Amino acid sequence: MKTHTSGVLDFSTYRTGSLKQRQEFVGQLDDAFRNDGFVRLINHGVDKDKVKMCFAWSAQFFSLPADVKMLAPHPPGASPHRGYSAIGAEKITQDVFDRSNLMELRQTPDMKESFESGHVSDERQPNIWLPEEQLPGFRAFMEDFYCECSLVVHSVLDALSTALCLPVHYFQSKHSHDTFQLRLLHYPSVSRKLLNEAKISRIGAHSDFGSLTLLFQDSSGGLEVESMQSTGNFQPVHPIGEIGDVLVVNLGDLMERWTNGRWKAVVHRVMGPAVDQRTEIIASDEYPARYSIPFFAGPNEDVVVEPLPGCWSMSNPKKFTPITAGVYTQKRADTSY
Ligand SMILES: O=C(O)CCC(=O)C(=O)O
Ligand SMILES: [Fe+2]
Repeated sequence: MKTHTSGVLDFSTYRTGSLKQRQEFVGQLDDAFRNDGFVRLINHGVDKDKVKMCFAWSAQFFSLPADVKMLAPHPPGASPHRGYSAIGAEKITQDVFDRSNLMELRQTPDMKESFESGHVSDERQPNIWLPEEQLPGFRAFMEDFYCECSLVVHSVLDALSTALCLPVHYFQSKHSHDTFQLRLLHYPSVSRKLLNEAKISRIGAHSDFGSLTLLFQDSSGGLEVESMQSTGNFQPVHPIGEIGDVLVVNLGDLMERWTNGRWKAVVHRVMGPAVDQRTEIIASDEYPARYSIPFFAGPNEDVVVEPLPGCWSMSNPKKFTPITAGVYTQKRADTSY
């Protein structure tokens, strides 16, 4: 069985390597997405000091009094997905669209709070910031960090296009509006007993909706992915190295649809840290707080996503019908709020 402590790829071999190194890299990327559903990148291109600073800003933001955080409130409903969501506001689910079933699932709240922002010129989902004097510098930092992450998304999209023998900028051209989302997540310290007995959750098992997700996690642990080979079997994705050393990349539903399932949108969740990683927490009644920073990328709203040529054949027919990225994403997002 794979333990997910291996499978780390060096992204600099793609970004600055020779043709041969780039070919090797995309082959390994393809293997990782087919077999594990995610990959860990080192030398990923996001400035490590900025990642650490982003965690520091995140801790500062979430430590503000509740009424101050509510000066940048996430509007009611799923859209725009911007601003601050308090604990319990969002409940992530998978494959449940019926309102009464969703209400029942909400009885087990996700114990997390989040702050979402996007591109400065995203008119469809304008940013919602705190008044500047409440946390001076926060907005400028997040706007810059967004650009840093977006650049890496575009490089990964090129690598994915190359892995599928598509023109190198194929996927980039479908993401030209840069309607991505930078998310700060804080999971407060919670009772081990309640989490282990599933009376509360941190983030329940789900796949991401868009095309790909970059994820930085702190050293707490708790992220798990479902095995591609055995449904229901979750394996921890241990944090390794210092904060910012490693970037976890997983694919979302729309990339699964584009590739006709060659690459799956891996199901993942956040639980308590794995015991083999943090033995000291066994003695405590509480799991420590956790912070993470996902960055979600998705295609332009009007892009029609359907299985790409080369990803289906007579013997491997299309598994998905065409749908626009905007319609698909909204359908899934609507279930979360
Ligand atoms: O906190 C994490 O590590 C994962 C968060 C996540 O899966 C999400 O926000 O979609
Ligand atoms: Fe996720």
